[in-house]
Amino acid sequence: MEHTSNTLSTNPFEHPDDGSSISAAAPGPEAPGVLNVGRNATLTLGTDALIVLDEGLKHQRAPGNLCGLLPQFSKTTRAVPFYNVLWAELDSFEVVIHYAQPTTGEKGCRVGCISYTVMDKSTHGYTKTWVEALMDRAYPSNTKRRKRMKVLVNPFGGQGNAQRLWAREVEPIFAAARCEMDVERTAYKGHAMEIAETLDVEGVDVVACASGDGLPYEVFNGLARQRCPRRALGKVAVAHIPCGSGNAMSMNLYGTNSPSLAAVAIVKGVRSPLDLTAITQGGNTSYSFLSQAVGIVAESDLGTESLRWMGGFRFKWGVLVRLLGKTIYPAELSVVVDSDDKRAIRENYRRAVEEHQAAAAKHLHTEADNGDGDNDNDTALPPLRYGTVTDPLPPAFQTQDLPTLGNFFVGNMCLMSADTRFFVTALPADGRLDMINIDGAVPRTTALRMLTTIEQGTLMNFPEVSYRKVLAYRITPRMHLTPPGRRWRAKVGRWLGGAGRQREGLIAIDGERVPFEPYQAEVVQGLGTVLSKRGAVYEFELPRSP
Ligand SMILES: Nc1ncnc2c1ncn2[C@@H]1O[C@H](COP(=O)(O)OP(=O)(O)OP(=O)(O)O)[C@@H](O)[C@H]1O
Repeated sequence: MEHTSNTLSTNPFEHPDDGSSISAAAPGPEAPGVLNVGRNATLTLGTDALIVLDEGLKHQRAPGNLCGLLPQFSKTTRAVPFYNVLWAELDSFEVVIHYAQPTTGEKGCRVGCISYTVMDKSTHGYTKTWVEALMDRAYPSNTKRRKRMKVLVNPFGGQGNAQRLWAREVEPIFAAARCEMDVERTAYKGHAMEIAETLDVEGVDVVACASGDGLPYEVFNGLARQRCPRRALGKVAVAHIPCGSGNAMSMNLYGTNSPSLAAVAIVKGVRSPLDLTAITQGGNTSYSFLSQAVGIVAESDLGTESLRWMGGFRFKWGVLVRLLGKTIYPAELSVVVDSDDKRAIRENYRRAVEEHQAAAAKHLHTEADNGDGDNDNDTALPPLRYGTVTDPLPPAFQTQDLPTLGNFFVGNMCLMSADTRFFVTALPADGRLDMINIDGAVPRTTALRMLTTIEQGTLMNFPEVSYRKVLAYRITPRMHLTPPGRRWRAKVGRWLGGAGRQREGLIAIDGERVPFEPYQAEVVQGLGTVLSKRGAVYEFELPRSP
């Protein structure tokens, strides 16, 4: 498009709240707020968005100045939130802006492009500064540009769709944002862990997993096996491109299970610490980022393989059948409790969210995103404060025998899938786990009511639900022996619930099966690193309490 003189309107770098100016973006009197890119077209840096005003669009199609993504003929203005701007550059005399454009009717986005030719050589410097100012808005100081990504694609993830979702929905967004990509498909179970274990952590900012939650679990554990594990976990952010059925990591950190929207969240993601839970079982140590389950949740997740044909409903069906069958999972539980007062737990959570919002309103970025992680000396994993499962139980643990335990579920993230809100007060790096225990002997009607509240996130409000913040625990599960008179009924229940010939109990760590043996868990505050939208809180709103 032809060029006319560039003019400066009101200074858009004046912050509306505090009046401070962003000096880096406004070098001297020619602070680049508005860029005139044609007789009737301007690009303006607004408060939160790039405003594209193009009168010419009303009257004529102008294929030369657009890649086709400005409004139709009736509209002349478009606002592109800075968050959506993936890249902007001045290529000779052409201003080219790539951005994430929401797709109509779908919950996703694709890459859009705006380009204008600025012919006037005398304004070249001005235009260059304007483009850099746009980039500063698109990538605030705590957001790294051109992230160096190791992308792992599980070809079997999400019923075999991960490769297609990666190629169609995600790769174009990473490419438009000029991310460096090294893509590898996992070839077998445990491959992602091996890749993460031998990764050159100095050359990679992010390991992005196009998968379910299984691959991120492997990547955290692979990083924990590096020669300098603490440095590896602090340096490399683990990210999730949601291609599985649950997609908890993406739901909590990016608020979406759309691969394309998650891709933008990763491009714009802020490096944030995440608590990891050290799990010792037998002689092994592993690290959990999401959840641990013994009993009904583990059974409904891992013990319903024969019901895969039901798709996402199989988990709910598994829970329902077991609830109606009043299935119990006896265990001995020892816990280091931080708080068991539900009201105080909610209040603490609300305070943490308010503090986060206040800091965000003042634009207090926690740290520049240099990805330096811990210093070189701090390379080993921290010693476990409470020892391992084979050590004598330390005095800080309180022990209970739970002969009729129905549900034992512990989490570090709020959502376990798009519509299962169990751990509503979980925070990414508060150094605490949220623990839910429900007795298996609660009346069926109560259990069914509980089931229906999981979607709203109000399960913790039931007096029958024990909800605690804990620092560590040890659980010793036992098999429930069915009395002789009930064996036939139990068999039918197992068949209906998808358990088939399963005789052993099940334990799930981040959805992965581990041996049905005692284990001990201890939170290691902020040991892992992820990319998130907001850093200190998940993409979740605590429902109003009664
Ligand atoms: N090429 C492969 N062949 C077999 N298993 C693999 C392969 N690549 C990865 N895996 C394993 O698949 C398991 C499940 O992976 P992931 O969670 O990513 O997908 P998913 O099962 O589709 O997700 P969801 O659990 O949400 O349904 C992981 O334990 C991983 O190690």
